Amino acid sequence: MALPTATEHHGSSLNHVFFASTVNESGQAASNEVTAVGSTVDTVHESTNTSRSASPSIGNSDDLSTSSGSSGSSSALNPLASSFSPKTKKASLYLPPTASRQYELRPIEGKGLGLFATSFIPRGTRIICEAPLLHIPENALHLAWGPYCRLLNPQKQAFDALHCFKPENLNPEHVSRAYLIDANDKALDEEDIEELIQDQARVMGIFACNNFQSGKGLALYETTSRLNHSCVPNVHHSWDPMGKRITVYAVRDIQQDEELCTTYLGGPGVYYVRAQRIELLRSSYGFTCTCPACTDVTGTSENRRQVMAQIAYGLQVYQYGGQGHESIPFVPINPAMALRQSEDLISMLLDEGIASLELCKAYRMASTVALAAKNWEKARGYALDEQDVEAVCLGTEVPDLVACGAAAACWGEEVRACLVKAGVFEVGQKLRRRKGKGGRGGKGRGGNGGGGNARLEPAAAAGGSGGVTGVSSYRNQKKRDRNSRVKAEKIRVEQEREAKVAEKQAKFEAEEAGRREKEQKAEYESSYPALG
Ligand SMILES: C[S@@+](CC[C@H](N)C(=O)[O-])C[C@H]1O[C@@H](n2cnc3c(N)ncnc32)[C@H](O)[C@@H]1O
Repeated sequence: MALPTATEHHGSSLNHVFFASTVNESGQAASNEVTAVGSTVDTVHESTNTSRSASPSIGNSDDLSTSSGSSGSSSALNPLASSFSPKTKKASLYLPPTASRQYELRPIEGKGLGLFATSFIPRGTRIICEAPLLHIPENALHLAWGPYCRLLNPQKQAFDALHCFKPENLNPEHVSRAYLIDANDKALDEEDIEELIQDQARVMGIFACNNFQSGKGLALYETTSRLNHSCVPNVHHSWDPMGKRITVYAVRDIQQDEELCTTYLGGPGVYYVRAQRIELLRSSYGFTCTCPACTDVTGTSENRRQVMAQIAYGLQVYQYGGQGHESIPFVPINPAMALRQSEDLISMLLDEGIASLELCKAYRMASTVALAAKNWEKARGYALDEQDVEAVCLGTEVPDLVACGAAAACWGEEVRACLVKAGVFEVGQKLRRRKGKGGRGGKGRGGNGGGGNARLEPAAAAGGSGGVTGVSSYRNQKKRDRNSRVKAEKIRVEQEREAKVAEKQAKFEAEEAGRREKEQKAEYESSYPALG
């Protein structure tokens, strides 16, 4: 059975480890793949969502395999410490620690230990930035043993102190007997072997229930691994590929003494029904979730999540050109309907208290279909909303997403280009929210200040670069005016031509779609009353 992991963006889920059937017979960890690393926890105070800053107090990302010492303590014994200044580009990204922690470890009934806010934590604050204690490739749980043995004592103690649970799909004793103990070692008698098996099984059990997807591998952390689960998380964890650390951001304002909770189910877990979530968490982590969504006796959350799942699925099918049928009722039939459904999805995610990357994706969808529907205002507003939520969850440094063109900023550029092409934006005009309009976390359709409501006016009317400035010469101004006129004329001719073609096409489609839309709309509307 394959449990879900969050791989979109670089959202990492607390991962479920599966033992690979193709493990190396020797069971030895390959040293270049597996690292036992010093735990470094950097905590940064408010307003850190504008950079992925982290402390170099114990080495930088290049030092992960050699850093030592336990959480947060800088190495005072290092004679070079006072003269140290970061030399690499990567290291220079990290600012010195600016503040003390904003959380502490506390016992909590029925959950063991958990992290609690010691002060008010505003949305977008980076709460944790931490290097792994132990980092191994995926699907190779037995590889944890080697680096575990190489941990320094304080780190080993930190590892040993973590919660241990052996997931149902894993038999660590069996794995240990098969791959890890050296049964040919004549120095080991039966008793030693049993003891070794138990120890190796314990290490695997600890790794299994505390690891997070971290890049291509899985990693365990001294602090982050203390985060408990909630289906309505207030923090988002993700692997920072640049700093080679995990970061944890507040996705909403967190009050003092509130528990910090992430999700163990990855992004798509948002759309699982309660029974599915409960079963996954029980079999992999040994607990029954008591979060607000799982304990909602009114059924509102459950109902909402079911509809959300169907809408999200329908939109996905639509995006890939699919058609709806009885089992997929919510496949929109045109961009306007897709936009309306995306907005419904956004509203429901917000009502459900989901403020992480699934919300980002919904904003992207809304912006995409708004472009298709030629609703420029909403295309821009939702693109900005996506940027806002991405920055809150991941910080603003998302080089891997930028590299693959998936970052919210990359999408924003595409939207901007479309707006320029459509003649509602000047070349060079920035995609930014108009003052006093829109705002983060806005609602969707008929929204409450969401980006979709921001007014968008033609660039010239909005005072783009049309005005004569004291700096520009008269000739330059003339040239710009002429260029603008030529460009506007080109756009007008192109639009006219497009409009004629579209008119013909639309006439034909409208008749066909009108009939189908009526039917689908009635069916679609009928599933909402239960949500109120
Ligand atoms: C990654 S650890 C989290 C820290 C752990 N509570 C501890 O004491 O170290 C995962 C384990 O915490 C417990 N846990 C996590 N979330 C929980 C929740 N919502 N309710 C009850 N137990 C939970 C489960 O025992 C799970 O196997």
